[in-house]
Amino acid sequence: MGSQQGQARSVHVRILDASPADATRAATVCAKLSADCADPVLYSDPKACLDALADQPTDVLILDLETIGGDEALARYAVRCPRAVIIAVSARGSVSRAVNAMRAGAHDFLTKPFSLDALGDKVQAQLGMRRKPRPAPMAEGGPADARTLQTGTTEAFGRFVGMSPAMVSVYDQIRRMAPSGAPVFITGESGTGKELCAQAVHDLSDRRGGRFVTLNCAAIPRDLMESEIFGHVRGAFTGAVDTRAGAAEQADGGTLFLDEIGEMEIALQSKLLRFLQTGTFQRLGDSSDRTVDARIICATNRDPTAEVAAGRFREDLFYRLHVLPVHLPPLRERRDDIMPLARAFLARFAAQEGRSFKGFDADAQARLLAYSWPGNVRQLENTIRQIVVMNDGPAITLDMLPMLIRDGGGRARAAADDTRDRHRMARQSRPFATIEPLWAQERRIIEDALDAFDGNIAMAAAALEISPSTIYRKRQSWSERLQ
Ligand SMILES: Nc1ncnc2c1ncn2[C@@H]1O[C@H](COP(=O)(O)OP(=O)(O)OP(=O)(O)O)[C@@H](O)[C@H]1O
Repeated sequence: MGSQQGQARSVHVRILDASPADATRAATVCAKLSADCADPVLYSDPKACLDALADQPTDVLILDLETIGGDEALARYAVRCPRAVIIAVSARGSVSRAVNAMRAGAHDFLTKPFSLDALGDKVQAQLGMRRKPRPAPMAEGGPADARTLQTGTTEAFGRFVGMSPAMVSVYDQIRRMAPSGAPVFITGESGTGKELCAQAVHDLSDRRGGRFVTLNCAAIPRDLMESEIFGHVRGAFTGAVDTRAGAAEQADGGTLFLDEIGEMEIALQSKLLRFLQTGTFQRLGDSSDRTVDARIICATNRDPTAEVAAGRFREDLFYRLHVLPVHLPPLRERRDDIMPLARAFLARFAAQEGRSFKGFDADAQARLLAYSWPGNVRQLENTIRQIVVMNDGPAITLDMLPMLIRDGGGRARAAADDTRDRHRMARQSRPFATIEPLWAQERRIIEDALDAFDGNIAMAAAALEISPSTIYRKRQSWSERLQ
């Protein structure tokens, strides 16, 4: 069909449509392609098509949305052929359907019955535009995002914003890791997007129909951690008033994301290891083994090899988990991403808060670019939100920036030095008995920082130059001390 001599390479076309008549109509369009076109392969069975996409070349994929089970299912196909032109067709065409299909990874959309010319023109146009691979599709809270399509000016990958070389490499790794069932080990400073990364791996995997269950090992008191992961039976401990499934069971068929895994205590690490080795576990207080099929993704903002060397993390567990490692670089090492992120947050929060902000003036932009962002993307996100709530546009100006950022941290440091000097002076005249214990001083300092950032732990941690998990841990130790 439509073969033309002298073309460099065949164009591989696959068409999935439960209606043989419609599939054949779509196939005839290939005759119109100017490129050499291998005979299109027609499928009526979604599984056969998915299998072929996994290991055979595909340049054009025409998918009938009714056959694949709706626009949400489209991402599973898009993931398997990230370089193919995908045209979604549907007898139930509507604007929202078209938008959803594009979000899920389609390049274009046609309502049935379509004219052969219309389909031919769309395929032709898309093939012409396809000069370089586009990132795999994902969406806000789900698969695929229209912003990642073939515009050539993309600044985003799914819910991620930023196309710095370091992040493009991360997106590539996510795309490759997603279809595997192996554990993913995410490292990176607080606020660099580790949870976003875990969610992206889940969304692009075959497990996306299952649940994505997150457990933050730093935020849960240590004595409750085991029951949070593995569940408990009624009466297993004081307060266990009923039987409850844990996160592992909830993630059956899906993904279990263990955030801040470095905070898990050694005894529980052994139980997690057993679970990884055998797929079985017991609810707390129960003696029967249970089996689940959950993919494990974990994240830490610590250096895992240093934790192993220090004996705080079991080496055998580390090697079980550290199968597919991915590192998220801090924002200060990918400054190209700062303004695209800032603009994306500004657009989102201005719309949410009903403000007329349109952009940043040159001075504000220069400061944002120069600042070191110790709290990474989360700190940038919270900063823009705070500015939008407290001011109005059209432009974010230098005076709207928090002092910490306006002065590059210099004046804030000077204020800290000044406080320290004043304390030193006061100390000389204080009797011994009035000296505040270290833990109480620490508590005051941390609570002051939390107040300054409206209780936002990540921002307070960034300003104090400690990790958020330190704040969680300290809080737990204060409450134990005061009990
Ligand atoms: N590249 C990005 N594009 C858009 N938003 C991002 C990006 N990276 C992070 N964010 C946003 O920043 C915030 C922090 O991200 P996330 O929770 O994934 O970080 P984290 O590394 O898991 O942090 P922590 O270690 O403190 O748990 C979230 O609101 C997330 O949506």
